[in-house]
Parts: sequence; structure tokens; C-alpha cells
Amino acid sequence: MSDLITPMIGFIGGSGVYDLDGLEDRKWVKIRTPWGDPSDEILTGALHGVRVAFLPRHGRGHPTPPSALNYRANIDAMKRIGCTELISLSAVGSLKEELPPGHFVLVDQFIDRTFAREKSFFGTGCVAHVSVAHPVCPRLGDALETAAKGIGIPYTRGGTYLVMEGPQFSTKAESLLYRQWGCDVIGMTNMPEAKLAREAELCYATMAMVTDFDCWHPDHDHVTVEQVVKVLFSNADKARALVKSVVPALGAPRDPCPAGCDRALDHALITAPEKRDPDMLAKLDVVARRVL
Ligand SMILES: CSC[C@H]1O[C@H](OP(=O)(O)O)[C@H](O)[C@@H]1O
Ligand SMILES: Nc1ncnc2[nH]cnc12
Repeated sequence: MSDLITPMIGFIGGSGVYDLDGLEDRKWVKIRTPWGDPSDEILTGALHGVRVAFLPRHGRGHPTPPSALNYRANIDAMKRIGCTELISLSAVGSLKEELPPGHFVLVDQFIDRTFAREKSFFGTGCVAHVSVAHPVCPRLGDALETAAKGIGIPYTRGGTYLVMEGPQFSTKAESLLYRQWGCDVIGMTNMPEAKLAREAELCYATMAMVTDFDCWHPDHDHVTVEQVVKVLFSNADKARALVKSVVPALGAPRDPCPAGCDRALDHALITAPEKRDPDMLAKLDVVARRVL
């Protein structure tokens, strides 16, 4: 029989979600990582006795744009503080008429069009290739779906999130192309975040919260921050309600992830032990501690 895991639920709050209310024993904690500093201190506490950690992705007050985020430090810091699973709360544009502003999408796939970011904890001195064929943990998806249904949030289960580099919004030609590709929503942050969560063997899921129709839409010739912010704050209130509902559902001691997210590195390392760089291994102390 395997040892049970006592979960600590990590939330990465996107645009509009800079704090969590209702936590017992609230404390903002500074975490340093071998990859540099995360976006901000991490808020720790408990909800209904379940340990929770929260990181505002862009920092409190939103000082950091998507391309300048230290995604490696963010994921490492969340694991270092003890998270066993990560739930991202993200603002997105909609690429489908049937996903209007205010709608939530439990995305299950990503197309990564980012190009100016560090995308892996591994590299020269310790090479690893993990599978991201299924980047979202279905167990977290089930819990988020039940919570969304329970509190009456309009949602869709399943969808593809196109991750663009930004910070500018898309051109109309790009937006139309992504629609042809069958993408559902568009944003700037969930890659390489989801890939890094997989490398760090953390279960990961995103609740994508639609703020606007991207510029493909006949009624939305331009996306503007003003337009986005109008919807952002009511979405953020729903997201905070979602957190309160999903945490108790995920809090019980559990078996290892049935989808294997927490064993992603089992067959990923390819560098021979005698060729591994000790400095690199030292940096991987938390991310890859189970296999090194
Ligand atoms: C303020 S709209 C653009 C911004 O919002 C999304 O970020 P996040 O996923 O952190 O909510 C989007 O990806 C852009 O970074
Ligand atoms: N239309 C859009 N494009 C990219 N990122 C977004 N975040 C919110 N709306 C967006």
C-alpha cells in the first residue's frame, strides 16, 4: 500500500486576483530559489483546515508583465513551500462566440506560441524530457468542475488555450488563425508554467476566466485593458468563491495522482549519472528531489 499524501493546494492568481480572503493563519512568506526570486511573497494559511498557498502571478499591484515573469522561480517556490498541486486562475480572451465574457473554461490543452522565456528546469549537465501530451491533471479538473457547478458559475469543461508572447494583444489575422486552429481561449501566461509544473511533478490545472472576445469578434475590433478590467473584477470574485469551494474537496490525504503527474520524471532523465553537473543537480534539489 502506498503512503498517503497530505495535500497543500497552491493557487497562482492571475490578472485581478492578487490576494485570497478567508484564510486562517495568514502569512506572506518570502521564498528564495536557485532560479531567482518568484513574483512576490507567497501567502500561506489554511481553509477549513486544509493548507493553502497563494502566489499573485504578476506580483501585488501587477508590476511584472508575462514575458518578464520568472516562471521557474514561481514553480520552484510553490513546490519548496510544500504545494502538492497547483491551480492557476487566469484571465483570457475568447476565440468562440459561445464562450462570452464572464464564462469560465476548464482548459485541458495548450498551444505554446511563446518564444522569449526559460521553459525548462533541465539543460546542459542534466537533460530531461517529460511528456506534456496531457498537461492538465484530470483529478484537479474534476474537483474544479464540481466546485464551479456547485456555485453556479457558467463554465465549459475542456478547451484549448493559445499562449501568446504578448504583451500586445493579437493582430486580427493572428486571432482569426487561432480560431481556424480550433483554439478556444487566448492568454499570455500558462506556458511555460504548465510545462514547468509537470517537470516539478506537480498536478496542474487552470480555470480560464473569459474577460473579452479577442479582436476577431465583429463587436470587438480592439481589445483594451479598460474592457478587460470591467469583467476582471467580477470574475475574480467568482474565482475566490471557487477557491473556497474546491479546497475542502481536495484536502483529504490521498493516494499518488492516478494520472501520474507526481511521477513525471520517472523515465525522463537521459544524462548518464557520471555526466551530470553537480551545480545543476544542486539547483534541482527541490524540483527533482524524488529522482536525484
Ligand atoms: C490584463 S489582460 C492580459 C493579461 O491577463 C492574463 O494574465 P493571467 O493569466 O496572469 O491572468 C493574460 O495572460 C495577460 O497576461
Ligand atoms: N484577448 C486577450 N488576449 C491575450 N490575453 C488576454 N488576457 C485577457 N484577454 C486577452
